[in-house]
Amino acid sequence: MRRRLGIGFWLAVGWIGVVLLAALLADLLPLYRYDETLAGPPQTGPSWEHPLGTDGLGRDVLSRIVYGARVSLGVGVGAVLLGLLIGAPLGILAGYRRRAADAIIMAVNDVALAFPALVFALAVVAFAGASLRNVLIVLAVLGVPAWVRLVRGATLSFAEREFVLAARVLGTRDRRILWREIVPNVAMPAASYAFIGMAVVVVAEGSLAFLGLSVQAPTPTWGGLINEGRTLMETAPHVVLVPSVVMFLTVLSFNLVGDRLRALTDVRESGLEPVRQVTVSPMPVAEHQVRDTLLQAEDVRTHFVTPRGLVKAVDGVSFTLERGRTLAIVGESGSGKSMLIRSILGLLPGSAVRGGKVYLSGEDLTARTPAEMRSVLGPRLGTVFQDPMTALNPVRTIGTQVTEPLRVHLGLGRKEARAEAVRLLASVGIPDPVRMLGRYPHQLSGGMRQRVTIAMALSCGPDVLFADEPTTALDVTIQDQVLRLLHRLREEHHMAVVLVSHDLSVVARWADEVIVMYAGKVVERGPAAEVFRRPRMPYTQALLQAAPRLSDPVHHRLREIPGRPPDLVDLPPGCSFRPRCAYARDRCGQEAPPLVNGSGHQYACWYPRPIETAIAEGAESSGR
Ligand SMILES: Nc1ncnc2c1ncn2[C@@H]1O[C@H](COP(=O)(O)OP(=O)(O)OP(=O)(O)O)[C@@H](O)[C@H]1O
Repeated sequence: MRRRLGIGFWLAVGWIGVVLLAALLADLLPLYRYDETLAGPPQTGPSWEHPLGTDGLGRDVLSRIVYGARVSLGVGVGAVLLGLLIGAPLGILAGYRRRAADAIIMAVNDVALAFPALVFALAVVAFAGASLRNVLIVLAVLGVPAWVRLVRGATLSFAEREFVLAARVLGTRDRRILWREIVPNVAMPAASYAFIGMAVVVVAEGSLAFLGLSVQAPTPTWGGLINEGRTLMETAPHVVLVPSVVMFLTVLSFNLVGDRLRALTDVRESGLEPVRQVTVSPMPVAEHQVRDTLLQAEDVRTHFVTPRGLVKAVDGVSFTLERGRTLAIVGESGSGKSMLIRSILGLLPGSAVRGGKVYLSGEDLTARTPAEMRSVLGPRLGTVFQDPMTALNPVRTIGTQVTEPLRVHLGLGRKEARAEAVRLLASVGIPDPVRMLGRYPHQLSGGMRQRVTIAMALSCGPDVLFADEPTTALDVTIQDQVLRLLHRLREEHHMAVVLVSHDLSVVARWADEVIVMYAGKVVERGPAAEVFRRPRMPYTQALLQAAPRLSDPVHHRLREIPGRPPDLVDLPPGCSFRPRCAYARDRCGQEAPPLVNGSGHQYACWYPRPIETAIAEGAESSGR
């Protein structure tokens, strides 16, 4: 930490500390009174008696600077705290609630920001009177719009992180998410801005004092001292230079500390979409039969209305899943895998429109309100995300994060939750789980972090575990361990697993059933062994050929799927895969192929690959 912050940071902290202490303890220090006109010649330079000399009236400059710091720093700290107190809640409200609250707060804020600040301050102080209280209030109010903007921005960015989505998936309430997940993370950028804000306020107060519009004489303030010394510039330059240098160093230090703190909070973006729970299902639902299975998705659709047109990210996906089985959802990036999962969980970006039905043990989840979904997310549906670093809150210990769902959902006490957390961490293969409780996510390796998120997802004993690309962010050697662990846990907990992946070699080994997605639609589905042994749709074949296999020689070149995934706003007519398909004929460009039964599974293709030429690889490398 020390090396990352740099020596400049510590020097700046030291300087601020010295000035602050001197201001606080001024009455205890062996100083002359700041307003005491001393015997002897005025305007003398530094001497033993007066280390920084005396001013035009023969008063001790050191004493006036120290007492001046009380006003300058007092206004700086006070105005920043007051601005923060008003601006931060508004910023959090705008960033988290969005929609109407955001629109109103930001519209007022933009108007406030358009005001010329110093002119406004001058006018108010000139009108209301130049006193410490008035200057502090005016500078605090002027700082509020900047606070609102900063806190809103930070809230927006953290509200989109996976650990917030993870908290939602665990059914955590909004207020708790705000306090436990978002506020601690917004605190760091806010602290950084507080220092920069203090620098701004110290300069602003100095400017007002320079114009004679701050605290009145004889109480010293740095800006006032500079103003008083102006006329002595030629005869006694120290009277103006010393307070100028002190003010310069203080402002520089505040900026430096603020800037280094900001650099510390510069964590990488998750790239996730903002998450909002969707309650309504405005799209019509096709006729279907509710089955007696654990999880049933019926004609699930997720559409986005964008300025470019309608994006059908998920377009009519249906499946059923039984306890003790693993369903793999595979497809290239952008094929709609994650949106399908989020639709099922009812956690979609605010701009999404959801259609279709999802049943858990025959109960319609799409009919539930977000509040009602909370009792399902966590206890019945668990989720593991792609990147364990963004799925865990960086400022909270592993212990707090693992025990939270246990306390919220299972109502366990502190001690019981801790004991259960230790048991859970041990069950996912974490060595020394007791010590692990006190650690922070950044102290763990990627594989260990993913084990922690798996432990959290399992904490309330879910019926279905969703694992969205759970190994993509991990080292190849760790990937297999994590998948093996998921498989073992599925057996132990007798749950169902939905495994999302773009890597067919991953799912070939661990899935019972597979759904292949392309442009939001299912293009091939069936028992995994069957689909991998005899893929009929050219896209599935291409995916299989693009997947690395353990048996490949070292310099084996993978065959890329030709062309690019389609633009979902402007899908080609007929089969969406046609422009990239080597076997396409006229009919493929005219009619979209339906899912048909054949060779033990379903595929959507007018000219499926003959069974003999289908690639008999993939599942063969399986060896659980
Ligand atoms: N907020 C949004 N507005 C418009 N389109 C969106 C939005 N979010 C996602 N999409 C589109 O939905 C499609 C499906 O996205 P999704 O994240 O489900 O893909 P994926 O198959 O999970 O890909 P990946 O493996 O990269 O995560 C993408 O093409 C994406 O462009």
